[in-house]
Amino acid sequence: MWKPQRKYLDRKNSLEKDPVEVYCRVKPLDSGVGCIKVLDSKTVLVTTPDFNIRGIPTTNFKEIQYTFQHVFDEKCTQKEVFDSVAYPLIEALISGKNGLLFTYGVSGSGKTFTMNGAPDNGGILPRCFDVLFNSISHAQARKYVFKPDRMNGFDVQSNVDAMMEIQRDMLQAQRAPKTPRKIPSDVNLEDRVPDLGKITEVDDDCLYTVFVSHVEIYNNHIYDLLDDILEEGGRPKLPQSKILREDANHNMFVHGVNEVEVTSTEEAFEVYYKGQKRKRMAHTCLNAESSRSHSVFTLRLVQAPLNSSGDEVLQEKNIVCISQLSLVDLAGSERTNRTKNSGQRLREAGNINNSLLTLRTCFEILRENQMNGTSKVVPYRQSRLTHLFKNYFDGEGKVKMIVCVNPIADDYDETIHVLKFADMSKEIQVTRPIAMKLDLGLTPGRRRVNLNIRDENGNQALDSSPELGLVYSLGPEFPPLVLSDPNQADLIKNLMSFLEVRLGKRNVLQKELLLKHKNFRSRLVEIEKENVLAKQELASVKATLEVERRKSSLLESKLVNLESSCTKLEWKVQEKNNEISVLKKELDSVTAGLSQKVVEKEREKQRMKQRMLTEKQRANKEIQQKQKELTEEFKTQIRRKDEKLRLVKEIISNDSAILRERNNLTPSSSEGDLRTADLIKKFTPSMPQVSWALSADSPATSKQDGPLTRRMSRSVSNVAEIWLDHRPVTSATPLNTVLQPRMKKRKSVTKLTDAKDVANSKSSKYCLTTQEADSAGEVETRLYKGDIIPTTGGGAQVIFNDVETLRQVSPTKTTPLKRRSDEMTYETRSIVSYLQ
Ligand SMILES: Nc1ncnc2c1ncn2[C@@H]1O[C@H](COP(=O)(O)OP(=O)(O)OP(=O)(O)O)[C@@H](O)[C@H]1O
Repeated sequence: MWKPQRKYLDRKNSLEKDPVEVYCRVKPLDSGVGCIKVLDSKTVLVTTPDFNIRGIPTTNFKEIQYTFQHVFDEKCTQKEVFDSVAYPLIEALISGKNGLLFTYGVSGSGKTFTMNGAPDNGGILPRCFDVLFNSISHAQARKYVFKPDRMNGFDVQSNVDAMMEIQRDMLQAQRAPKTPRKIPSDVNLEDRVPDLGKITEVDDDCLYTVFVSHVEIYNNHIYDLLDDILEEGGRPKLPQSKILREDANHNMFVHGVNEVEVTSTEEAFEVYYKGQKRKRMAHTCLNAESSRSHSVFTLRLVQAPLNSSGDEVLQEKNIVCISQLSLVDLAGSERTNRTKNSGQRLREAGNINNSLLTLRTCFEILRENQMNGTSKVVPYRQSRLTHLFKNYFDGEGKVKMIVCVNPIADDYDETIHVLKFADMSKEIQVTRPIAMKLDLGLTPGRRRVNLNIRDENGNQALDSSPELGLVYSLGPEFPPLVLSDPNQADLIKNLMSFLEVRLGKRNVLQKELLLKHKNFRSRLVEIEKENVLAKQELASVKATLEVERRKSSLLESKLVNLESSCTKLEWKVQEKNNEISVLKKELDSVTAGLSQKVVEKEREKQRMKQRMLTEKQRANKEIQQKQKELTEEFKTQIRRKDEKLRLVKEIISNDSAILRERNNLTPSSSEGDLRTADLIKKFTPSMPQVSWALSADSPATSKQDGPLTRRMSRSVSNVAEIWLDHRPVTSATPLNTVLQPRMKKRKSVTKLTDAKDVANSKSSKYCLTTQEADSAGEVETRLYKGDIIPTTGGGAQVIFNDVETLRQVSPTKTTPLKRRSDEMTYETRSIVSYLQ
């Protein structure tokens, strides 16, 4: 048995390719300003309008030219459009090739007008019916010879089976109440001007049948417009969406779609208007708008070769050639923001945009793959529209597009998008279809020969006697036979002629029957033979079929489950998207709040800084004020001390005079010293614990209380202290007093020539000894003592903190007053404490 080649897979890479043919039709301008001009039969010029849609003057003025396969200007007729674009597709259809034609454009640009037209000015669709039936009418198969197998294929029946089905249909139609006319009353087909075009190159040795289906894709769901409208509770039921499936040849098809066999343009119109009615009903149920859906009308031409005797098609399913032409009226391509849609309309617009966007994306990727040799995945499955027509681009077929444009300036932006898409589409290559006709080795022209033989035998085939009406009917019912008058010869005459016609018909039918009977018997014998062989084959095929059927039903249920879960997921995604947008809004408001807080914080920071600065300045001022006060206080103290010092000096000088007087009585200075001490003792009876004669290391001394006692333990140096003993007077008069300064470690110098002498020495204490004699010859020895403190600049400074003055006074000198002596002691103590 011959098996057909797989059309899609095996030849895909080796075939020639043609670009997608893109045509442009410019609608006549109703009113307003235009922005499109047809330059010639292939070019349009698009000019930026002076004002944009919001009435703002345009600054960026542009003129763009677009070229197409052909441009139809405002004046062109429907016939011209059909002849240029669709007629070749009907030719291809008859020769067994697939075709796809779609209209694309903004709403109101004339897509539906181009595709369907008006009853008196038919568009592409009715003209396709006309030309197709004009061309194949002489070779149409009897109804029901081909039957859709609901898997995108067709079964073939014998003429007899087909006749039986016709008979059944007729009886049913007689019994059934008269159905209303399917073509709506407002459509007057009598005014219709049929297209007289006819394709002559039709293979006469084949029989043809036309099937039509009509679906629409709305919100990415496929609805069959030829489904019967069911009612639920007195209202039309919501239409059920269909799924897409792939047949054995990898062609996509709408599973379970109604494919209606039509034998004439009239019947095709009935189906078309049924679809339109259903579309209106469905849209009422779905609350949809007709122009918001993609409409797909498919013509399928089934053809099969006649057998060798040329009287019946070969009863072999695999040799049936099926070609199809899909006529697609796409929904308007305008963007959502322009139409200001909301709610349901927004969702529709979103879905239209998504499917058109997917179409665009698929085209772009296809073009990229074809131009750059890449093999990126084309996302056909993202939308039902592209998924349905996947085979045209992946497989083979002729693809044409009519871009409809409204030249009105208001549509400028949208029109530019449409034209750009059209311009890009021109570059896509589609594999040229090859007719799947088989050469079975049968004699060409066998049908004509068969007809001639029949004519010669006077055996008119049933095909050529359609006036018989019901196949086994003997004609219309008997005329009224009421004999009211014996002379009513007319009645008898009429009855006789009626009976003669009936008799004639009976004879014809009898002859037909005998012929059929004969044919049937011979065929039965043939079939019987084949049957035996086929039965064996059938048994094995049945087993396989059963397995496949089970698999298929399993897969089908899986598919249904997947579809439903897919729909649920889609809804979920939609919900999540809504949630995301709500969350985004919340996030925006929180972010706005946060930024507000940040601004406030920044302001607070600035305020605090300002405050700190003011506080700092105030504190600085206070400190300065305090410093000033302290300085003033200190200066006052110094002044007071100076005053005291001056007084002490005065007292001391007075004392010196007294002591000198006393010293005149004692010969040696040491004695004088002692006497002075005694004198002090004497004059200071209130301070008996003060002992001038105590040495610094006497423990008794250190234990004594009172400021004077400590002061009088002269120069008690620490063990670690090194004194720089500076005695410029080399021949100083020996003091010989008990109050010798005690410096355990010392370095004696007579001269200090450089600052380093002080800075670099290891001494931490400094003592300068000076001696001078006054006019009376009394020697006064002064020891200026201080701490050597290193400075940051590497030098050293000496801070004097003690002055000891030793004066030798003559004991012979008279002591002035006891009171004076007391005073001196007191003042001496004061100066010592001050210097300390
Ligand atoms: N070439 C034309 N000549 C005369 N009238 C036209 C032409 N094209 C469109 N029209 C008219 O313009 C109107 C809108 O056209 P049509 O309905 O075909 O637009 P559409 O693109 O299909 O819109 P939608 O996308 O909304 O379905 C109709 O009344 C139609 O008769």
